[in-house]
Amino acid sequence: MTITERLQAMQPTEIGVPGPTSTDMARVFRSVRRDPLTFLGQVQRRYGDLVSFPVPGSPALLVNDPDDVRQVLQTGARHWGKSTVQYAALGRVTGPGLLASAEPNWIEHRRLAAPAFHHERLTAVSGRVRSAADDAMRTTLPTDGPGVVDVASLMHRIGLDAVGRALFSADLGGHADDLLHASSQAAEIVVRLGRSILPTAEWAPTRTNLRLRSARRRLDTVTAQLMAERRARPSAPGAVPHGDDLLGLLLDSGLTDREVRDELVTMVIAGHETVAASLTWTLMLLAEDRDAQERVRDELATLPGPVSLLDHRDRIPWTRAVIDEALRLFPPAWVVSRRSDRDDVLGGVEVPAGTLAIISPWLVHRRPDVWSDPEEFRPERFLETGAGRTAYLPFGQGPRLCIGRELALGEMAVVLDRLLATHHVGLPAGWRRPDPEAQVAVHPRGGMHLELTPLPVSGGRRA
Ligand code: HEM
Repeated sequence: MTITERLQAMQPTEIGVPGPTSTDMARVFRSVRRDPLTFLGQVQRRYGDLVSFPVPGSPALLVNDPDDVRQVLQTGARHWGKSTVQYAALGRVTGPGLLASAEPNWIEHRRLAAPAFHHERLTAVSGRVRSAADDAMRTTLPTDGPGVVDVASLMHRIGLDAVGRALFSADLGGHADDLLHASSQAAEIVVRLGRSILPTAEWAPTRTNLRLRSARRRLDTVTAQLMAERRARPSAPGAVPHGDDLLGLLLDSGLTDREVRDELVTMVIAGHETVAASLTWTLMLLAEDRDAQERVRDELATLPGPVSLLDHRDRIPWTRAVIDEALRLFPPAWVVSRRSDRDDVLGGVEVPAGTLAIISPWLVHRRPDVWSDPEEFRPERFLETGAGRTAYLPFGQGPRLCIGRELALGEMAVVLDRLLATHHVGLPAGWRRPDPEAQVAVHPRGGMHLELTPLPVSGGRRA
C-alpha cells in the first residue's frame, strides 16, 4: 500500500449517515471508555436509528432500527460476519471457539456441540445445576436473621459451577477459584482490547499482553486437567466413550486438544458471566418489587417438586415473564458486532462491503416506539402474546443465536427457585441502585448488595 493509499484509508468513508465528528469523539473519548452505554444512548437520541462513527477506513454504524438489526443478524447474516475488533479481542482468549469463530469452522463446531444442549440432556442435568446453587448458597446465605449479601459475587460462583456441572460433569470446586480468576482477568483484558483504538502487536511485551498471556496459561492448565481427568475415567460398557456431556462429545469428535480447549474456554466465558449478571439484575428488580417477588414464590411453590431446567418453557409463566423482562432491561450482552463482505442497504442507505455494524440490545430493548414505559419493570408485558418480540434480542438473533439460551433460562429459574424458597430478598438501608457497568457482560458497578432474610420454615416446603 502506498503512503497516499494509507492516508486515504485513514479517512472515514462518507456515506451520508449522520453522527458525531472526530472532534466530538475526541472530546468524549474518556467518558465513552468509562461508560459506553450512556454514550450510545446519547448518540441514538441525537442522530437517530442509523449513526455513523468517524473511524478510519470503512464505515462504522450504530444500527438501531429493528428491521435493520434483523437484516444484519438474520436475513443477511451470510454476508455479515464476525471479523470485528470485538471478536478479534475475544478470540485472543478463546481462540476460534464457537462465539468468536467465523465460517466454515463455526458450523461444524456448532453441530458438534448442539447435542449437549438438547432438551433430554438438559432434563438430565437439572439436579446438578440445583446442587451448584444449593452448595454455593449454603455457605453464603444468612440462616438466623437478615444479612446483607453481595449477590453479584454469589451468582458468579453459581454460574461458573453450573456450567461446569452441566456441560463438563465436573465439580469445578478444585478449579473454581483459578477459573474464576483467570476468566475474569481475561474478560477484563478482552474488554480493554476491544475498546482500544490502536491495535497492539500480540508479541509486544506490554503489560496487557503479559497479563493476557498469564490468564491464558491458567485457562490452558485447567482445561488440560479437565481433559486428562476425563480421558483417565473408565467408560461404562456400551456407553459413549468419553460421556455424553459437552466435554465427552468434543473429545470423541476428532477435534484437536487445542480446539477442545477453545470450546471449553468459550463456554466458561460465554456461559457464566452472562447468567450471573442476569440473575443479579433479576434479584435486584425483585427486591424492588415485593409483589412480583411474592408472585414468583407462590408460582414456584405450586409445582409438585423442584424446578427443572425446562420448566421455564411452559410451567412457570410468571417467573419466565420476570426473567424475560429482566433480560430486556439488563441484557448482559449489551453489544454485538458484524462486518459485511458485500454492499448492502440499511435504513435506505447503501452501505459498502467492509461496513462495521454495531448493535446494542440495550438500546433496542428500550425503544419507546416498541416498548411502552420502556424503563419500567413490567413483567406482565411478556404475558401478552408477541408484545415487542421484534425488538427483543438478549440472546442474539439468526444463525448465531446463543447456543446456551435454554440452559441459561433454565438455570435462572432453578436458582430463583432455590433462593426464593428459603429467603426473602429486600433492599438494605440507604439503598441506591448500582450503576450498570459494561464489561463483557453488564455488571452492577461495585457489586449488588441486597438484604436476604430467611423465611420461616413451612411444613410444605419443597425439597
Ligand atoms: C443469560 C445468559 C446469556 C445471554 C444473555 C447470552 C447472550 C448471547 C448472545 C447475545 C449471543 C450472540 C452473540 C452474537 O450474535 O454475536 C450468544 C452467543 C453464544 N452464547 Fe450465549 N448467552 C447467555 C448464556 C450462555 C450460556 C449458558 C452458554 C453456554 C454455556 C452460552 C454460550 C454461547 C455461545 C457458545 C455462543 C455462540 C453461538 C454461535 O455463534 O454459534 N451463552 N450468547
